[in-house]
Amino acid sequence: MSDGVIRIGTRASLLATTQSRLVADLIEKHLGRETELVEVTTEGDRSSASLATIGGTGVFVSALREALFAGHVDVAVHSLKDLPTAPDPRIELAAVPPREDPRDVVVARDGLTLGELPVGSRVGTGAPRRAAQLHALGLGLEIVDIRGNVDTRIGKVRSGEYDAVVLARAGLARIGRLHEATEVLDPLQVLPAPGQGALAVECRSLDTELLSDLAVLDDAGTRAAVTAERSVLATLEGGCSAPIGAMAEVAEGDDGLELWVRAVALSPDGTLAVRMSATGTLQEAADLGARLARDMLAEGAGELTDAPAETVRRQ
Ligand SMILES: NCc1[nH]cc(CCC(=O)O)c1CC(=O)O
Repeated sequence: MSDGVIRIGTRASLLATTQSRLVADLIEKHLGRETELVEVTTEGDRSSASLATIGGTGVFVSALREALFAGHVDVAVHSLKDLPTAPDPRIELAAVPPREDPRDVVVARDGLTLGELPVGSRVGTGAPRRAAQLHALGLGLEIVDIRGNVDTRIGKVRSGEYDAVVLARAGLARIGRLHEATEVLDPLQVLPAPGQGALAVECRSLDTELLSDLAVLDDAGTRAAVTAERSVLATLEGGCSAPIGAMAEVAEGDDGLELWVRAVALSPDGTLAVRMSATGTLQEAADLGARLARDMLAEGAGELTDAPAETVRRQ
């Protein structure tokens, strides 16, 4: 099978197939192997129920992993931010290709920015992380739950149902609709989800030959950044259930490359927040993220509820 067609499992949405096509092209270019996309329908695509009720973002991932276990596909491509933090010993994160800009963007009516929208404007997002940070901006926006693919969400602005929606810049860029964004959100105010803008290329742990072949697709800087971000998330998840944002970047330091990580944990209504940052080497990415998260827990990130508490900083 080592010279046969590599079957790549993908969700069926335009964004997912575009991302999987990108990985297929990388595989064909760097491994000189033929590829084939195999569409897998996930519970997250079938249901329009809120993500929380059908099991969180993991629902997008599990059907693709099942297809891997069953041998229907050889590789699965996910948006990295949709991966659960708990590792599965049967699965290996074979490669993390260079990421897109991880920031969030606004698509608002009439070309407006968030600050230009009148008080009471309806802004759609299904992500508690985005909702809390939007509340924290103090602009008096009404945050409304929204589901559906990127096209559906933008459609709700065009139809007038919402005044704006907040989306991942990477998603818009990949499907060629970045021109619809009316504002790029500053990470100092709105931090993206851990892993946002990056792709996860997974294969079976036992498929050692393919696993080592796929390593050429890996980008060391992106790998270090998402490792730190997911380590923040995993460590905080043990101690709090608050919405969390995190973003790491590689920068040139005095002694070579440095990794910068910023993170936020907020109460759902955005009135309380713990924001912190840390810097270290690329090699210590996982430790750096875990240390940052522990510092945040020490600052009260574990007690972020909507009721103001003495122990946490007010915003
Ligand atoms: N939660 C859904 C999801 N998963 C990945 C992306 C976009 C691509 C990415 O962030 O890598 C999106 C849509 C969005 O958040 O706007």
